[in-house]
Amino acid sequence: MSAKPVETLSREEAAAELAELAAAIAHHDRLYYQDDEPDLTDAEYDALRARNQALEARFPDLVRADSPSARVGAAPVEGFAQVRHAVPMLSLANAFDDDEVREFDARVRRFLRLKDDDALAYRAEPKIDGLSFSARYENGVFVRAATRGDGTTGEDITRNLATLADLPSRLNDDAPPAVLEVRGEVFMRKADFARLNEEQTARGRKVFANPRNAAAGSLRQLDPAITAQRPLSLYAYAWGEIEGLASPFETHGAFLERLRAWGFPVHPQTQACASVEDLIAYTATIAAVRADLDHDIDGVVFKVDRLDWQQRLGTLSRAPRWAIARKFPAELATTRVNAIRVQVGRTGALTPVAELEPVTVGGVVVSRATLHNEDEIRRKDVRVGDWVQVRRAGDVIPQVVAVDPARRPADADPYAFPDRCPACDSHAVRREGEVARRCTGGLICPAQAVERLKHFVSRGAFDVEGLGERSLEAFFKEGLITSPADLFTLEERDQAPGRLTRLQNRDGWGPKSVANLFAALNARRAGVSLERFIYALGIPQVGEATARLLARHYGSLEAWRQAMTEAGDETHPAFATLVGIEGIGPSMARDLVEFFAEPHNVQVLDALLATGVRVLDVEAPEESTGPLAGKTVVFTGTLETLSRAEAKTRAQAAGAKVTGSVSARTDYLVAGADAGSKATKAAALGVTVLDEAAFLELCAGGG
Ligand SMILES: NC(=O)c1ccc[n+]([C@@H]2O[C@H](COP(=O)([O-])OP(=O)(O)OC[C@H]3O[C@@H](n4cnc5c(N)ncnc54)[C@H](O)[C@@H]3O)[C@@H](O)[C@H]2O)c1
Ligand SMILES: [Zn+2]
Repeated sequence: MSAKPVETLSREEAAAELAELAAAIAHHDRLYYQDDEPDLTDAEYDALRARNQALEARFPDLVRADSPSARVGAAPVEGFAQVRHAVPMLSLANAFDDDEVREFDARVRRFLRLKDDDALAYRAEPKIDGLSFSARYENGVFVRAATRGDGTTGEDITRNLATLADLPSRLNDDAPPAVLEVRGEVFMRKADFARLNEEQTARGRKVFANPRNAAAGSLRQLDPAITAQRPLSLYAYAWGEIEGLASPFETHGAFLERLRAWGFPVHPQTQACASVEDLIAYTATIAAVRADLDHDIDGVVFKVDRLDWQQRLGTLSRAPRWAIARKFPAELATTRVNAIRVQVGRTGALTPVAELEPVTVGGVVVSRATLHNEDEIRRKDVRVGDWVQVRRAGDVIPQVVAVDPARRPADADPYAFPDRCPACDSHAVRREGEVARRCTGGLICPAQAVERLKHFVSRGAFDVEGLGERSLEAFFKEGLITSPADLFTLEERDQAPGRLTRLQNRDGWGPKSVANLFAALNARRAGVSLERFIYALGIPQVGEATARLLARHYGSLEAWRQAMTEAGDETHPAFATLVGIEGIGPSMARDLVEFFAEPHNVQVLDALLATGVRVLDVEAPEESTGPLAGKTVVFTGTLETLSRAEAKTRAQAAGAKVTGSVSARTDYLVAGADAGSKATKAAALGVTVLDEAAFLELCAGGG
């Protein structure tokens, strides 16, 4: 964009630039709201909007019909059913410094014709960096949810939002209003975000750039089962349509109290402010604790507390007049890359890490930042010696945002990603469709072995308390524990007569901590659930949720193991059954099969069982009931009345398994308009093909 001062622009120049800005902002809105993958920082985006506003202020008659200043968000994405908001969901006006907050206060006072000594009270709230939702309750029961979309029409996310534990399915109210729309923000806590990204990395999947994108990408899923697996939280802060409220509230503060009583989480840091000076003090307080909050915020929001005054102030096209967002600068800092180091994870994935000249980012000293993977390094062209911008995304893993090419040393060479494992020197290769390069050293790779042991004892796996990462690393180095089985022979070896160095004599250990560790191990040996056991094996792509699916489906270790071995032959029915499990795709199935095809893995497993570890059977393996119980259904083409997500949910509610591809084990193919190759394949295999009406009839128990 032109950097010319607005005052010096001719009308023609201004008109051309306004056209460019409208197109650019619309483009970035689509990336941000529809794809959940912005390629500008928020500050860069805000600069575009500020420029647009300045131009429109100087040339009011050039304001375009498609001006960004009158628009909110972006239209709903295809694939989601659409929901029209009875009351529009708006954006907020911005203030970037305290003076702009004072101007806001002065505007409100003028509008309301308040005298200088008249009180004007506000409610201040943190501005949660997530995405907004609207949840509708009818007679106290949750019935529908939508995203903001373009403010008028949003995406139907009813089933997605229903998976959040934070969302009450019923209002806690004896006399609930006939209609209540509660609005708020869905977000991901920093620790949850870090864990999700670790899991994504372990599975060779794409990592999210920040908690906001992760939250948006997780909530806006056509398949609510994916949302259910993602750690999302919410805070409520506003309402839409309300009808039949038994006792009305008169201030925003009172409304927040009511939200709490109904069962919604409300941000604990909201605060009553008696004056504009209180707002400014609140800004400073929240800015100071920002880095310590367990979730990202991008500012604070101030709302006129009296609702009758809110009513009088009303709304502009894009935002209410009675509220303002005081934005914080991004938590960014500039520093130098001293080195790029490659770490090896449990599944052998190579993760590049930038070693930085220590720098303070949002109050925390950062000396390392993740570079994610090979492609990311290349895309940003990060080199040793470069000056880079670092951002804290969910505290735990800072990341390199961009390189400053102007400050690049002349001798900085492009970074060459290693094709050998830094820990064991085995070849590191990239499988098709994966972002991570992986060490092929498997069992000889010490880095993987240690990471696998850490995983084995971790919380979702064997959950062995009293064995920290440091100790485990030391034990591994000394050869005391090199495989999971060694954990369960540790006590015997340690207590063996004549042993010179006992555990309890080591630094940091004593009789008590050693006894606790042995007790924890013995408790696990006596009985561990099948899902924990499967997860503990650390098979690529098999996280806790997948392990649970497998455990529920197969019920016992013997049954699962036999099936995985048989499935090694892809023509064996066991393979079709495996990929037929909802949530297990062909690539995951192949990882499972490969694990069992590797003799070393089988040895590790047998050695573990030989130490007496007892794997408990699943008590009541899932048995489906309903008109489609035991049937496998595949969908193809565009259905007439149902979205794909809803069709799938209906089929499952009727007891069916829904899979993605047609095989000999498919019972029904439900075909909508433009059914393609799946219909051809179904015909060839003699699979029954249904239209939508026939499918619905079957679900209802007819047919
Ligand atoms: N990087 C990019 O390319 C890009 C593109 C589009 C938008 N954005 C970001 O989004 C902003 C514009 O988005 P916007 O229209 O959602 O406006 P906004 O984020 O400035 O403010 C409105 C939103 O704030 C949220 N919010 C959080 N806490 C709240 C609270 N306590 N009370 C009320 N609302 C609260 C709501 O979701 C509401 O819709 C930009 O300023 C930029 O930061 C970035
Ligand atoms: Zn290796």
